[in-house]
Amino acid sequence: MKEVSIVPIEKREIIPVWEAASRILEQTITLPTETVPLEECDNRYLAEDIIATHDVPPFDRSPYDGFAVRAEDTQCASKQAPVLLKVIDSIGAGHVSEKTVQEGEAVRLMTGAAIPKGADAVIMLELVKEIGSGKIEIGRVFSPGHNISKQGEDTKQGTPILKKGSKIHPGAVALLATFGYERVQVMKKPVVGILATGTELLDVGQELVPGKIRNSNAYMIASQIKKAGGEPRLLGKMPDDLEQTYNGIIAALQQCDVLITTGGVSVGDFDHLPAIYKKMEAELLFNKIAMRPGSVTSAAVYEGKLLFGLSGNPSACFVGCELFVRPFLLKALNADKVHLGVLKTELQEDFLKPNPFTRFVRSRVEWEGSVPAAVPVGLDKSGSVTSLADANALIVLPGGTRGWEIGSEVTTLLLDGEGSVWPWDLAVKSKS
Ligand SMILES: Nc1nc2c(c(=O)[nH]1)N[C@H]1C(S)=C(S)[C@@H](COP(=O)(O)OP(=O)(O)OC[C@H]3O[C@@H](n4cnc5c(N)ncnc54)[C@H](O)[C@@H]3O)O[C@H]1N2
Ligand code: MOO
Ligand SMILES: [Mg+2]
Repeated sequence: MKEVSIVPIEKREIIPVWEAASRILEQTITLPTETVPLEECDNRYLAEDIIATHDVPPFDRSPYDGFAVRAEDTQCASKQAPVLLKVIDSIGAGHVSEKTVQEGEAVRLMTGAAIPKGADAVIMLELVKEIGSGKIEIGRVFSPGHNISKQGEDTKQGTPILKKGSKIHPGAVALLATFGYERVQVMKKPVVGILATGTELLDVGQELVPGKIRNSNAYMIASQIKKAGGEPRLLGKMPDDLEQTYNGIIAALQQCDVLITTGGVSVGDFDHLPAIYKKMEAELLFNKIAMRPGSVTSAAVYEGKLLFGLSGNPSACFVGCELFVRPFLLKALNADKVHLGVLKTELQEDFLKPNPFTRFVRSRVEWEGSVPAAVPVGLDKSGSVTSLADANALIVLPGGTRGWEIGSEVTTLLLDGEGSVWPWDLAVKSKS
């Protein structure tokens, strides 16, 4: 048996979740920007405001296949006494007629074609009778502007269209293309180093042997980082050895903007992260949060870089990453809704045992019925990993002296979709 020196367990300051989140958000990193081809900018964060550089549409155009006419020529038209117009030109989209529509004339034109000079209305093909020899009959009155898509009706030149810090989605791509952005200026992705600690860890490709498990956290975090707009850098794993892990962390910090370690943050004999932070003389932001899972989630600053010490327990690690790492990265990317989205849901299970710590229950929000229902999924233990497979949300059960019954209205944090500005006022409020 390896000999270990018994040192008294240090008392940790327990802080609320919102306090931990705000301590993280007080930290900043400045990311450079880069330009990427339009077709590669999906899910990146804009580094500049996008302003309409021209009117949309850029000219008056036809929204239908039809005939461009002078509305005043139809003023006496009726079913019984249709007006006769002479068709002087025919154009498709992409062409501009050189003719000017004069009294008694019309231009045949297709959807998207520019309205010819002189015309101020478009009549759909279906409403016009073509009577041969380049003549058409109109059987009703049309007013000026009828079926004209006016220049600038969609947006005017100079209008702000997309904000710096917005995430580029298909609709944004359409606008960037509209305004001629072949390349887009985006925030460079923050490089997030991931270092797993634990003598028990095997590589993913290794066979199980007694006492060992595969390193799932590092890959899970890498996936979470990508989803949050960062660039994960898998830096391998370390055995539970203070010196090796210390050296590994110092080396890892050279390669990234932010460093995440997993494991070794609790009070066990081989939980070396607290001692490593001390040895590094890093500024500890916190090492105990009134939450479950993830109560031992830690963070420290070393030479201006943020170090997240996430728990080794997979569910605790996952929750710590979503609640603290994600907002930090999104803030660096200039996003404004950096926290998980919030939804009020109806609790579908009793959680009657009171818990002094706020609980984050892996759950699935189901959209059947008129009120979204949040259903807890899998084993609600910090060490469980399979509950993560079905989770698309975290039910928040604020800590307190009473449990929570089926049917209670609870705040749920959504793991997908748009985020929120600051969910904690809502989420951590006790029901009493
Ligand atoms: N006496 C106490 N024991 C524990 C406490 C406590 O307050 N007093 N806290 C418990 C809580 S809560 C948690 S959470 C864990 C935190 O543990 P650590 O963050 O120190 O993590 P480890 O001890 O290294 O590992 C915990 C658990 O997770 C597994 N693990 C570790 N790394 C990975 C990985 N990369 N992929 C998959 N699984 C991993 C590891 O094998 C352990 O089973 O401490 C409690 N104990
Ligand atoms: O940190 Mo542990 O996950 O609170 O249970
Ligand atoms: Mg431990």
